[in-house]
Amino acid sequence: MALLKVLVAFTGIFLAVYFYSAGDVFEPAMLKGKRVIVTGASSGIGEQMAYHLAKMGSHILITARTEEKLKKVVAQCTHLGAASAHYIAGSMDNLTFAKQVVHKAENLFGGLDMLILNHIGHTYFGYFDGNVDHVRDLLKINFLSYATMTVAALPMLKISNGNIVVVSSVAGKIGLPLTVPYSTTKFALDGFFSSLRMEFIQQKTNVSITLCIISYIDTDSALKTVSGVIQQPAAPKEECALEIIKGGFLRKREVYYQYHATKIPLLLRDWAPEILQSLLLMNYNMDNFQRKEV
Ligand SMILES: NC(=O)C1=CN([C@@H]2O[C@H](COP(=O)(O)OP(=O)(O)OC[C@H]3O[C@@H](n4cnc5c(N)ncnc54)[C@H](OP(=O)(O)O)[C@@H]3O)[C@@H](O)[C@H]2O)C=CC1
Ligand SMILES: C[C@H](CCC(=O)O)[C@H]1CC[C@H]2[C@@H]3C(=O)C[C@@H]4C[C@H](O)CC[C@]4(C)[C@H]3CC[C@]12C
Repeated sequence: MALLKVLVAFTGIFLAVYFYSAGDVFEPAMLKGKRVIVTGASSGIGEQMAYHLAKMGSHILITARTEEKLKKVVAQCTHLGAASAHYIAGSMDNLTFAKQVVHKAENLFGGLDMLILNHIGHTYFGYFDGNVDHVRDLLKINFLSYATMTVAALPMLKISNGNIVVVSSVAGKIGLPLTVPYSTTKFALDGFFSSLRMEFIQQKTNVSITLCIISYIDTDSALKTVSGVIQQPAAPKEECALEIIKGGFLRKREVYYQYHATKIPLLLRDWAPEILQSLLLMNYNMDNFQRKEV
């Protein structure tokens, strides 16, 4: 009898684990034919996301300010097998432009399956210089344009039961030195999108929101800005881009990349903040520090 109980318990655990992880299976073909917007896709992680989506056979609309770079990324996406690839150039400090991007997707694709919000405006890596106007301007690019695009895209995403993917940072969950304006904008994303996600659940709105908590990645801009100061190695942008797409498509609440550099600090954040603070500060070599524009 006891043996039977143990057997039933183990079978239950096995089935629970099996069915829970079954929803985690990702195949690149799942993105075939999906209609996706990627912002900030002229370089870095956004560019790599565009290439992954192209290989998966998605319809892609990319955006950033620099038209020449966007043209090259679109050409590469077409070469890699995108169902279609388009760009629209402009700055996200203009919220009318943010809406235009979504309307362009509507005109091109007749709908939208995934909205990947990834762009960031220029800031500095250095001690807070007291310039609150810069914080306000950066909030417009890094936060308000995200909210604006979400509102504009929501009717289409409701029809497709689609995905909103928000690229944030460890610096959007944990206060870190030298990134005050940037960190402010990333924390704002957590407040807005985590709250909105809860409302979607209450309202039975079947649109997923995935907040991506990313550690140090080897993009040109990040390497140029922090190498010499930050001791930990940078993780590869190609892998990071793929993890973001997977997590978004699988409707995860949050993506942690790299797991050890994001989830572990987050576990310590509320239970051992002083220990976390000391560990994080050990990561900075301030002998090599010089304020840099990002
Ligand atoms: N790299 C890292 O270590 C980390 C990155 N992240 C996050 O990942 C995301 C991508 O970062 P990463 O790839 O490193 O950044 P990059 O600097 O490589 O790319 C930023 C993109 O945003 C675009 N952009 C800049 N200003 C504007 C603007 N005013 N309006 C519209 N687009 C603009 C840039 O193109 P253009 O200049 O042509 O407009 C570019 O395409 C960001 O959300 C960042 O916060 C999070 C943690 C760590
Ligand atoms: C050093 C931080 C990681 C600390 C840890 O122990 O995990 C990095 C985590 C996030 C990084 C910043 C970031 O979010 C992207 C910025 C955008 C730019 O491309 C330049 C670099 C960043 C300021 C970058 C700097 C390192 C982190 C703070």
